Amino acid sequence: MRIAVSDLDLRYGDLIAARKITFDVRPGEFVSLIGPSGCGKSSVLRALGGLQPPSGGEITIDGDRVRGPQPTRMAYVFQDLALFPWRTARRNVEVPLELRGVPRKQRRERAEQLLARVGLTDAADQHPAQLSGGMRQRVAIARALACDAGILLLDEPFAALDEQTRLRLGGELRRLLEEEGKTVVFVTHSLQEAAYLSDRIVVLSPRPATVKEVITVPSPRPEVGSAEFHRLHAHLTDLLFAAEPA
Ligand SMILES: Nc1ncnc2c1ncn2[C@@H]1O[C@H](COP(=O)(O)OP(=O)(O)OP(=O)(O)O)[C@@H](O)[C@H]1O
Repeated sequence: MRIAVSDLDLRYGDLIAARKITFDVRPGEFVSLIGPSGCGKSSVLRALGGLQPPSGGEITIDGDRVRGPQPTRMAYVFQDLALFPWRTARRNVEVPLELRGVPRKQRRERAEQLLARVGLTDAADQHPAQLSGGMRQRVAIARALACDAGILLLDEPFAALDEQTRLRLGGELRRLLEEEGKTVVFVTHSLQEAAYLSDRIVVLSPRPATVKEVITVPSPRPEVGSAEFHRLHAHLTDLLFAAEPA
């Protein structure tokens, strides 16, 4: 599914969170939004998900204007995951299936399949409190996949993890989503993560967010530690930390 954001303005009362944001996401693409803390990344993502009405401009998905949440087209993974603590991993993954009225037996089978996809077969009957941060992350991803939506909106899903685990889980997630043919918009403030995972990176300015540059990552994506990866990382650093024009 193709997402087109054009001249998007976002406001909270007098506060301008984003101004004239324009970018697109092609079907099957993994696009990251990066920018300084508080610049408006999550606000843009919420607008994509129909949770934040634009004050100007528009967002379309396959040509249809986004006017509210579209659970059959888009699934989210938020920073705080919002797993239900009283449900096991499997029962958490079953939530979107329950909401769609999928019968119990199919629900269970599909949830088990998805948990296997994220390497959690043995943890299906554990509750979130019994799982590590990385495992909880995987449950949230399996639950998002259970929505069967073509688009995944990910808001700093690995923020609570150490850098090494982030990169490892990120790489696994990326392969999984590629296999599932998902279109992904990923908010992060980790340049490493953006450089490692994305097809393209939308670099935002300090608030109000404006698009500073859209970077196309070379294909095949450079390996962490390679000279090309360092070049890309340095370019992102320059863009993010360059002095703003007066
Ligand atoms: N519901 C809201 N009401 C009022 N102001 C808000 C609301 N949500 C966000 N803001 C403000 O909008 C601006 C952008 O916030 P947003 O969360 O989109 O930034 P961000 O780039 O995702 O931040 P971070 O990287 O720290 O998570 C901030 O100044 C924030 O205080």
